[in-house]
Order: sequence, then structure tokens, then C-alpha cells
Amino acid sequence: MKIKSIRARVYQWKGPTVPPQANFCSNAIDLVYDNQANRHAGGNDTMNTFRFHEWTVVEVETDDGIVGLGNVALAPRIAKAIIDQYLAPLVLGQDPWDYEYINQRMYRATHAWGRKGVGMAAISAVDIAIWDILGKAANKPVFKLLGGRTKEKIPCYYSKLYRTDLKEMQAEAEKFVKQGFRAFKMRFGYGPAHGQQGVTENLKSVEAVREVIGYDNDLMLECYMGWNLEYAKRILPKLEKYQPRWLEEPVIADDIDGYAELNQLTSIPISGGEHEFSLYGFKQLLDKKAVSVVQYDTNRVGGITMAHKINALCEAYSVPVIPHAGQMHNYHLTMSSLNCPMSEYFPIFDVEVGNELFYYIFAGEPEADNGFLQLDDNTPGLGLSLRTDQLHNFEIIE
Ligand SMILES: O=C(O)[C@H](O)[C@H](O)[C@@H](O)CO
Ligand SMILES: [Mg+2]
Repeated sequence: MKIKSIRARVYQWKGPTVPPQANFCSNAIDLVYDNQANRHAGGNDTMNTFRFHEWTVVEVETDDGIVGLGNVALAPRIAKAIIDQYLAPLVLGQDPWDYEYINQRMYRATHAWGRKGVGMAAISAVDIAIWDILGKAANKPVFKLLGGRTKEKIPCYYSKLYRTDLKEMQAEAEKFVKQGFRAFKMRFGYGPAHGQQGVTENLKSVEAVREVIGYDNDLMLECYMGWNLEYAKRILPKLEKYQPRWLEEPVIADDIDGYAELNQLTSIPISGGEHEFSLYGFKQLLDKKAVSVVQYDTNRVGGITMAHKINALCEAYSVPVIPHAGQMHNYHLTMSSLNCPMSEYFPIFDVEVGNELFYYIFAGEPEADNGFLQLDDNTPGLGLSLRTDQLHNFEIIE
């Protein structure tokens, strides 16, 4: 079996979106004076830099007609250009079973500029598509090729609860407690730029959500890199009484020493990794005890080939892996690793941040049932296909 063609297309969402709201989620650009994101929306839209309203879909086809699907959401148009110009020539004509060789080829050929960020994300999409091919060729789900089923079903946590009116947040949490979720991730709306008033607002939001979900359910707290070390050190001790399962990405991804300091500071475990790349990036986080939960995303770190190695590495450090974002490429790895206790789950909503866009592109993504996800033992590959009924909402860049 040989790889015959590679097609990368950008799916740009043109359908309806939920309008942006102020202080919806802290993020890295919040610390920059008069940031571009704010100017775009007359001072309100602090989320401009992290919307995922376009996505690159990669189809890798073999000479015997098997098509594997992969995808990448980081800088999708640049990822497409990288795939078309740099990766396709390295992969065409190769046997997909040589996935380790192909992965190394892509990683090393682009190493001068590609080792972190969009270069790795582009590699990831191709690698994921190759694993989809392998599953289809072997007539097995990908998780069976990675070691098989380690759980009857995958527990998942509800991931939305952006900062809005506190009553609205409570109603949202209540609705999904009733749907059987036992773990919830909420977002902070405020950071260092908002002073002590913002600290009070942040604490009030945690209290409001805890009031609804109680202490028999897990609560995760997301900063999306919108704080700095000094601010995080001030607020962390005040958050302890709410017993969060973890506090996520308090500072920018490059401040590894900051993570390490915060991870030792209180009883609250610090999580991160959705903006880290490659086996070496994670070894650095683990060696420094910077995170207590690793949250790689398979479509960023270098694909399933690389994520499988990161799983093994984290297992040896006894640090659990709970990948970022859900999606099939992550679920198959979580199903096949005992060190992955649960999955993140984006509920299916109207398009807002864009976290939910993959549901509009692919058919086959599992829906949570009573707080659990299931993968089918009899569906080969990743179990995804491209939806045609939503195409009118997309512009496709070939
Ligand atoms: O952990 C997450 O789910 C991410 O940080 C989200 O993708 C991001 O959009 C913030 O909501
Ligand atoms: Mg996150």
C-alpha cells in the first residue's frame, strides 16, 4: 500500500455565530495595552485572537483507494500551505505502515522552523490521517492498533461555562448536571488588567458554579494563559477552598518555571500542555514538575505517533494525560491508555468560540451520554466521515 495523494482544504465557517461578549474568557493578549483584539470590536472583544472559525481537513489517499482523514485548527491556512509545499512531497509514495519513519521524516525535514506551533500542527494532521488509513486497512478502530480498550467507556468532563452573567452560568451548569456530567470546566473572565475588582469577580464565579454542582462533582478552572505569575500567586490561595480538580494554563506556555512554581505553591494541581509540542516539550514540563495533568492535543503535538509516545512518557512520570478538546484523534488515545482517566468534551452548540466547529465538519464524533463517551469496537479507523449537509455554511479553500 502506497500513499497516492494528499489534499488539504480549509473549511471556513460562514454560517451564523454567537456574538462575542466582553470578559468571556481571559487570554494571553489581555495583558497587552490597547490590544488589537480590543480595537477590532470597539473595546469589547477580548477573544478575537482565539477563535477557531476555520479548520484544515486533510485527506490522504492510498493506491488501493483508502482515504484517511486528519485535521488541524491552529492557523489553518498556514497549515494548509505547509502541507502542500513541504509535507506532501515527503509523504507521497510512502507505505502508511511506515508511520514512524514518515513522522520522523516530516519532523526532521521541517525542524529548522517547524518544531513548535503550526509546523507541528500541520504534521499532526497528516499523521492522524495516516492512522485513519491504518485502521481502515486493518479493519480495526485506531484504539485497537494502539493497545486496545482500557476502559468500558470514557468518562468525560463538560467544557464550556464561559464567564457570563452568574445566573446564566449557574443555569448552564445545572442543565448539564441533570444530563449526568460529573465534572465541569469553567472559564475565568478577568485577569491582571482588571485589578482587585476582577479578582473578586473571578472568585464569585467559582463560588456560583460550586453552589450549583456541589462538591461531589469535579470543577476545573481555565485561565487560557490570561494571567501572569504575580497575579496567579495572589489568587491561588484564595481558590483552594473551592477544591478545584485543576487550574489550567495560568500563565503563557513558555513560562515553564512559572508553572513549576505555581504547581508547588498550593494544593491545587496545575494543568497545561495544549500549547506544548513534541516529546521533548513534554519531557521538559515533566522534569520541572511544571504540571500535574498533561493536556496535549493530538492535532498539535505531532499526531497519533507522537501522542502515543507522550502517553508512555507521562505514564512513567505518573502524571495523568487528559487531552485538550475531545475529538476522535484524542479519544482513541485515551481509550487505549490506562494513564488517560478521562476526556475533555465540548458540548454541541451553535458556533461561538469555534471549539465546536468539528461537529459541523465531521460525522461520527461521539456524543456524551450521562457523562461518558463510547467508541465502537467494530468501526474501522477513527470512525469519521465528512458531512455534506453543512457544506452550505462553509467556504472551502482548495
Ligand atoms: O482547554 C480548552 O478547552 C481550551 O483552552 C479551549 O480550547 C479554549 O478555547 C478556551 O476556551
Ligand atoms: Mg485549555
